[in-house]
Formats: sequence, C-alpha cells, structure tokens
Amino acid sequence: MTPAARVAAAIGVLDNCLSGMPVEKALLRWSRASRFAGSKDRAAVRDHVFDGWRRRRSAAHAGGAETGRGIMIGLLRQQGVEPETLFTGRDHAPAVLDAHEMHLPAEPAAPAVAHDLPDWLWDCFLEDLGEAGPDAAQALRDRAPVFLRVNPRRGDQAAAIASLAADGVEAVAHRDVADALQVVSGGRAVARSRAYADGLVELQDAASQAAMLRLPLRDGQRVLDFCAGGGGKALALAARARIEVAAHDANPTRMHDIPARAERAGVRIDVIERVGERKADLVLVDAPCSGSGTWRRDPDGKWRLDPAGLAALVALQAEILDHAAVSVAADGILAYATCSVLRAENDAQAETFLRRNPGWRLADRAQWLPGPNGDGFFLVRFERTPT
Ligand SMILES: C[S@@+](CC[C@H](N)C(=O)[O-])C[C@H]1O[C@@H](n2cnc3c(N)ncnc32)[C@H](O)[C@@H]1O
Repeated sequence: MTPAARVAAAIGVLDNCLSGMPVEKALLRWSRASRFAGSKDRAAVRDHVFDGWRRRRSAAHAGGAETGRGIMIGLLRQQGVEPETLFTGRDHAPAVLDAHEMHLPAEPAAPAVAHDLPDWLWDCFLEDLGEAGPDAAQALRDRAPVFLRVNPRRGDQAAAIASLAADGVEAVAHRDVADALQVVSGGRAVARSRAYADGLVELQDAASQAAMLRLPLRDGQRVLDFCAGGGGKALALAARARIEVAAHDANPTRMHDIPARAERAGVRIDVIERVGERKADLVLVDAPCSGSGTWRRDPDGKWRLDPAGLAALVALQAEILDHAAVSVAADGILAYATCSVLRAENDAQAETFLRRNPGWRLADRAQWLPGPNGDGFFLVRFERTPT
C-alpha cells in the first residue's frame, strides 16, 4: 500500500470508531477485509488510527471536522506533514482537500479540546491533579513507551540488555525503577525474543513495577493477589522473595495464562477460584478501574467513560476492598492499587474505606502520573490499627 492508501484506510477505521465501534474491533474488521495488506501496512494503519484516536478532539479541530478524514488531516498537520501531499485522490489516496479544509480559520482550541479530553474529564483532571493535570492529559496524547521488567530469577539487567540486543531490541535501564528497562527501538520484536521466551523479561509498565517494589515482603510470607487478571503483579511480587503467592480473580478465565507465565519466570503461583478461609500476610487489590493513567495504550477508555460509569467503578472497588480485607492476617497488609489518576478511584476511595473500616489505618500512599517514565498508577497500603 502507498502511504496515502494507508491514510485512506485509517480514515475508514476512525469513522467506525466514531460510530461507537471499539478501536481494536474496527482495526480487526479492516484487517480481515484487506487481505492485500502486508505486515508493514497493518502496522502503519494501526499507528495512524491509534495516533488519531488519542488526539480525536485536537486533530478534528485542526482538520476541520470530527470525522475520520478530519482527524487524519489534523493529525498530519500536528505531525508536520502537509496533508495536500497525501490527499491526492489518485491510486486509493483520500480525495483532494476542499477549500474549507485548506483554509481553516485559525481559532484557538478550547483547553479540553487541546488536551484531548471530554469536557467533564478535563474538569476532573484540573480539580484532582491541580497544576499536574494539564501535563498528565498531554502525556495521554502520545504513544506509550515500552517498558520491561527484568526477572531476577533468570538474570540481571546487563544480561537482559545483551540478550534483547541479540534479537534486535535496544533497551536501556530505567532512570528510577530498579530492574526496569525502557525499549528504545525494536519494540515489536520483544515478544519473539529469547529473553522473553526464557522469562528473563516481562512486559510491564514502569509505574506498576515501582509500585510492586514499594510493597514490603519477607521470605515465607503468603501473598494473595485478589484481582490477578493475567498475573502481571503476582509475577512481579513472586520474583522478589521466597513467598507463597495465590492468584484470584472474579473472572477465572482472565487467569488462564498465569501457569505458563509463572513457569517461564521460574516462580510458583497458585491459581485459586475461591479465596477460602486462609489468611494472607499481604492482600493486593489491583482493582478494576477507569484505566485513566493508561489511556495512551487504550484511548477508547477516555472517550467511552462517563460519570455514571465512573460511579459504578467506584462502587465496585469499594465492595472488592471490603471483601478482600477479610482475607488479611491479623498483622497483615491490605494494598489497594489502580492505574487511574482520578481522585474518586484513588484517595477518595481510600478515605471512604477507612471511614467504613475503623480497624484500619493508612500506612503508605504513592502516586505516579503518566509521562515519559511510565503510566499513571496509584497505591495505598493499609495496616490494622493496634488494639
Ligand atoms: C486491573 S485488572 C487486574 C490486572 C492484573 N492484576 C495484572 O497485573 O495484570 C482488574 C481485575 O479485577 C477483576 N475483578 C473484577 N471484579 C472483581 C471482584 N469482585 N473480585 C475479584 N476480582 C475482580 C477483573 O476481572 C480484572 O481482571
């Protein structure tokens, strides 16, 4: 496909996203209908679509319409590419720009538009994050960096960097987070690399890694990952100490890959469908959340979330926390984490938990905001109040 034909394909996919289709489904539909497209074409169309979808509002403003075409025209302008060079109307290229698209009035975009958030979420970002709100919103407009966690059970950072390099993946040590690597180039080859196959590295955002390193662990402890999903956090904890780790999730099918991932990593994780009576020294609730700290990886999230959806998540998180607290041993720890930046899911959730449960106190709190060094993440640690 020519570069212009890839843009035309992205326009069609973005139109489906605007009609409410999830971005991955819209891409899959295009992909299935486009057998002629090679792997480089598919990667290029995907990049256009995700770049445009993250910047839906500002790109539409710069392109003159909230349509797939308007978003692509605006996105190209933001990227410093003159859309006229691709919109030629020839050989599967999009149609030539009309007079309106060529000469848009230079009206400044409203702040929520310039920061690519729905109006109500822009207000939340400003209210919840204060001066840091605009930068956090800006970070969500760009592609996410790729981070890896080095598994100390399989080798050290230097070994991981060398092994990845042999497979064409250039990675460097993260500036703040021990054992984290940032992929500088060749990111698409990580999943095929020997370092990944051998369990020497796992894909995990740097803020999630930092949060797991912040939880105190001692050999011999029992840890329960209450919302384990694919097991990313359970694996990170299991690699750190000689502990017994159990993984639980309300949706057991989400834990399907944990045994294979644990074997690759050289750790043991017991997948349990029922939590049972046995208490744990650390119970981690990595709660279902809006994902607002990770919206650059999942831009659908920011366009689909509404206040009612947020309220439903907050209610679910509170219910899970109360339920999980029952499984903590007498002198144990309850940790609550989200990959959200929104106060309702973070500090406000922690405050209402403490109000409902006077037997607990806040022992630690940390927040990471999305930026070049990682996604947004939030962690609090509760301990029982001494009686
Ligand atoms: C943020 S994800 C977990 C991600 C995972 N810890 C990881 O590191 O890959 C939240 C998980 O909570 C699970 N969940 C939702 N409601 C739950 C409940 N009531 N009890 C336990 N898990 C629940 C979801 O199925 C989902 O897998």
